[in-house]
Amino acid sequence: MGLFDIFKKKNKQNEEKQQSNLSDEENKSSEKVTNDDEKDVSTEENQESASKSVEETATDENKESEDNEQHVENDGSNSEESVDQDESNEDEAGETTETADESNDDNQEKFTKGLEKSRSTFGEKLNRLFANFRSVDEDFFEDLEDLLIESDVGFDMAVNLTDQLRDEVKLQNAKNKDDVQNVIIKKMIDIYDENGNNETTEINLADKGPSVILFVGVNGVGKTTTIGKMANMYKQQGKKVLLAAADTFRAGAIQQLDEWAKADNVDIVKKEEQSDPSAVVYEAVHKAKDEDYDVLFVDTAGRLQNKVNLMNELAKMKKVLTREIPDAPHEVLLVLDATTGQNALNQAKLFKETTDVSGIVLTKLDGTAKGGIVLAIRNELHLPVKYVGLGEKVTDLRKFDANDFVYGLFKGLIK
Ligand SMILES: Nc1nc2c(ncn2[C@@H]2O[C@H](COP(=O)(O)OP(=O)(O)OP(=O)(O)O)[C@@H](O)[C@H]2O)c(=O)[nH]1
Repeated sequence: MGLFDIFKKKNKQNEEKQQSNLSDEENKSSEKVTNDDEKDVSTEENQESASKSVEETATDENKESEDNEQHVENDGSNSEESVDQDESNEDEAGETTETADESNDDNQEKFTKGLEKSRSTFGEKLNRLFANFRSVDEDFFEDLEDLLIESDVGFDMAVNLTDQLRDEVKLQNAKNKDDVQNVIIKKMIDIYDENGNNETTEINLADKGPSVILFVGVNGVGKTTTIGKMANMYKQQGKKVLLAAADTFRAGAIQQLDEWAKADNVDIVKKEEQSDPSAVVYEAVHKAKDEDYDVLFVDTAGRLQNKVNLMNELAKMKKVLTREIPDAPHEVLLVLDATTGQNALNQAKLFKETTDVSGIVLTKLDGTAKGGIVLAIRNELHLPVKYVGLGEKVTDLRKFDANDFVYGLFKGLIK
């Protein structure tokens, strides 16, 4: 099943769920007379939402998620991201499937929330485009191309997509707004799907001995935070984790990693500021081998000011690593800040030329309207996004899930 079919299925399931929640609420309110005005308003809003425009739908979603947040706060349930109570009531019957369902729901909810801003911004742009819609002519396609470029899906993708849409719209004889909008979104999902074939989001771990994961990326993108979150994840899985503070360029970076090591209760190798990063790596890889660590995370300083220096520094680290562990590093994860949009894409191109990047961690996807960057990374760089940062908390690092991502980005935009 292609991504678009999965998307449609999820959309339908969620609509049905929402519908059944609504009728539950209606039943409840007809059983007992309630003075709860807020509930009435939210029911009305939900009923209306089906026929509302994209912009209004996005606003409704915001309200809906605010409602959910309030709900969580009020009923004091254990998990901050717990789905609303009606859903958990529904699942009470089967405990085994419940856990899996809940974690799927939780992941989907997390992506949906994290991509709220991207989705509503894209929705608003589509809305604006269609506000002046008269017919599918050349002007329309030019405006659409501009919209896509503005949405950070990448220049190539924007041009490619517009070209394909010209044919597709003709082929499907789409004339009215809703048909054209559906064709646009379906095509975006299809192109994204095609480009992602054979991608794996699994972190490559060593068959035997310590796995070495090198983190690269410019300052401030969230490298240290990602290492902290990922180290915690592996520690929770019962792995013996070691951190190497090889970003010796900035004293703050060493201290920050040290704080994460303490919080995660994992070990760290660090030296004083300005010491040779390769010396830190040397010590760390020896320790990892001698003391049977499972995973070694290496934090590096990604100074892009000088490409040759960066290349030399990373090459030196690799040499030190492979002397001890021939197939290390097992992963080179490039950390990119989603809020920087096209800039992140340019950084990625540079790092790709400099070192063998094996995957991407895209941070700060929450609170940015630039979620479309994931499409650009997939289409232009052909590098797998392996993890995404959807917040600052330790639990906010999520394995990238293309289904949940696509659903989070386009939910409510299919007519
Ligand atoms: N909202 C949000 N903030 C994040 C995320 N990931 C990291 N941050 C924040 O981004 C800021 C920079 O993160 P760092 O981990 O210090 O970045 P860095 O790449 O290690 O930077 P240097 O240490 O300067 O090299 C911090 O305030 C983090 O809390 C995320 O997924 N979402």
